[in-house]
Amino acid sequence: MHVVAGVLVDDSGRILIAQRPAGKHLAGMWEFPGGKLEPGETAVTALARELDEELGIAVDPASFEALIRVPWRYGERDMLLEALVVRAWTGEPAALDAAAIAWHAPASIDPGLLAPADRPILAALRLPWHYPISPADASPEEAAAWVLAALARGERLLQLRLPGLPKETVRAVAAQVLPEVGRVGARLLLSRDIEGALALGMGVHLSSAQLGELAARPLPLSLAVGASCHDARELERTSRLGCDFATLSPVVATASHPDAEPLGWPRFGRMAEAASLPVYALGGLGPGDVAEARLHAGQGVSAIRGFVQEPL
Ligand SMILES: Nc1nc2c([nH]c(=O)n2[C@H]2C[C@H](O)[C@@H](COP(=O)(O)OP(=O)(O)OP(=O)(O)O)O2)c(=O)[nH]1
Repeated sequence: MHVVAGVLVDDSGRILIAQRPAGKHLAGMWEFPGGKLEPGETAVTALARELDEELGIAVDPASFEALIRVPWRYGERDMLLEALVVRAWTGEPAALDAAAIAWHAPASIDPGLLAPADRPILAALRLPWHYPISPADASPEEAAAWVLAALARGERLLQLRLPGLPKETVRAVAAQVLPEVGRVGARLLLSRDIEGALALGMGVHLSSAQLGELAARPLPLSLAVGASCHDARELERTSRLGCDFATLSPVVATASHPDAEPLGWPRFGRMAEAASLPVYALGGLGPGDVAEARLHAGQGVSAIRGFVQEPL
């Protein structure tokens, strides 16, 4: 079953969510307006029809922007949920079909209220296009300075990864920069250290080895969880655990992992599109590759060296 959903975004960046009416599948849960494709329809023509029927608004189908495709299974029901962003329409949206509609900033929506297949859509809306990772050989002072410099450049999602330093030292670096991370509304993820992330109230980035050891998402929905993936099986596991996003690597040959065989963009694209969560392209890339990543179903680009602009 192919379902298309529209994310209406207003001039102040708020998005429209709708509550499913009583008596329908997932009644009472919040979702994005849309519905199933009828025979002969494309995602775009179906969404234009659904927005007219459900909200009473007219849209120009040529203006829709692709956001994410989420393959999902509800019990026996297999579904492909395709989300498109809508920024312009004619008319005032009204709850013609929904129990209620509401406008919210993406950051203020509790993902637990949404239909499960919509949580990756909310994650894709909230996540930036860049996910820089700290230089592995940085000293504690250099690492703290790296985080602050990245925040000052406007980066909003960062991973603190210092594999050569003891856990306690890395936690102390995180504790030092967290007030500034919070002040600018950014998110910092601690590499691998679930306990430390819980104690400090920050996100965690899981290694692919940790994926196999976990039975459930290790942190509450309010703290970000990312994971390192290298193939379709790991992406599937990451989404089943309820993680917010994955990195998929290596896309091209990298200096830090010279022996790993690169995926290349076409394979990256096929795997990212088939995954049920936002996927950052990682490995031999930098901010200049964001457009390529988004063309290939990626959320954006993650990198260690790629984001280092000044020598440490
Ligand atoms: N429209 C919509 N459906 C969603 C979303 N998330 C999600 O899991 N679904 C599921 C719920 C349903 O099983 C299916 C879409 O069904 P629907 O009831 O909205 O489809 P429709 O408008 O064509 O309605 P109907 O003819 O069955 O009444 O997709 C979402 O954001 N929007």
